[in-house]
Amino acid sequence: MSDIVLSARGIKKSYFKDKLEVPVLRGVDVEVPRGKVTALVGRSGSGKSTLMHILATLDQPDEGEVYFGQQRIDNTSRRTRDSFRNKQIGIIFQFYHLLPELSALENVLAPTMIGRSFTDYFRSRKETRRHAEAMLDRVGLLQRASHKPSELSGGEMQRTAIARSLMNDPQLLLADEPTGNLDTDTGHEILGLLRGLNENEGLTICMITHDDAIAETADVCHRMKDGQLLLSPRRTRTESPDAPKLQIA
Ligand SMILES: Nc1ncnc2c1ncn2[C@@H]1O[C@H](COP(=O)(O)OP(=O)(O)OP(=O)(O)O)[C@@H](O)[C@H]1O
Repeated sequence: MSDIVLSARGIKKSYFKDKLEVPVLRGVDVEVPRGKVTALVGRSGSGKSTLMHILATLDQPDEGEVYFGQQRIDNTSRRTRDSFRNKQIGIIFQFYHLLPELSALENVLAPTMIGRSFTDYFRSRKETRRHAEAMLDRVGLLQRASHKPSELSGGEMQRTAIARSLMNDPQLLLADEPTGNLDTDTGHEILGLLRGLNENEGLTICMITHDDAIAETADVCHRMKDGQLLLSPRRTRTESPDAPKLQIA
């Protein structure tokens, strides 16, 4: 199995506003190493969300290539990309994107209604439901299973979104400003939860953030500026004060 879960080469993307081309990504190369937490950090407008949408196959680049392991995915059909994403990638967003009329448990079950992947693994509805409950338990929220988003705190909504993202056992979790809508303490709780999933279960995580302090908690940090990744210091998180803290990528 490749040590790189996801990689992108030469990614370019422009938007058009009043017939004027606005280049947003100007040739981005990036790799997401397996089993690590990678941060893409940059100021507002630097192109982070645009890049994440392309990495998640939610959007396509104008130029460049995206690979999942060795397999190129950006040039596949929409249906293939949708099915691939549903099985391999969990995604969480700053504003959670929960369905307001559904309970926490029903929100976690939502991915099973989209693709067929889940029925490959689980035979009965009962088992599917049990698995969703286990995902809520994994994020410490089983006791809120019947609550609707309006009855949950911000942190609880993000936990629900994380549980939902884990439902199909993804290889990679992409997180777009996962703590951006939370107070500092709750944000730390969510980061701790993500770090736990990485350290205890080996989940590969790639998160984007504008916050340097959050980026510093990652194993690897890439800085974005004006649609490009700067030749970045590659930070390796270490427990020992004697160990080298910075490696140059
Ligand atoms: N659909 C769109 N149409 C036109 N311009 C867009 C579109 N989406 C993004 N942009 C522009 O692309 C640039 C990068 O946006 P993007 O959301 O990727 O940045 P970001 O680094 O994630 O910013 P933030 O942290 O504020 O979310 C911005 O200047 C934005 O105005």
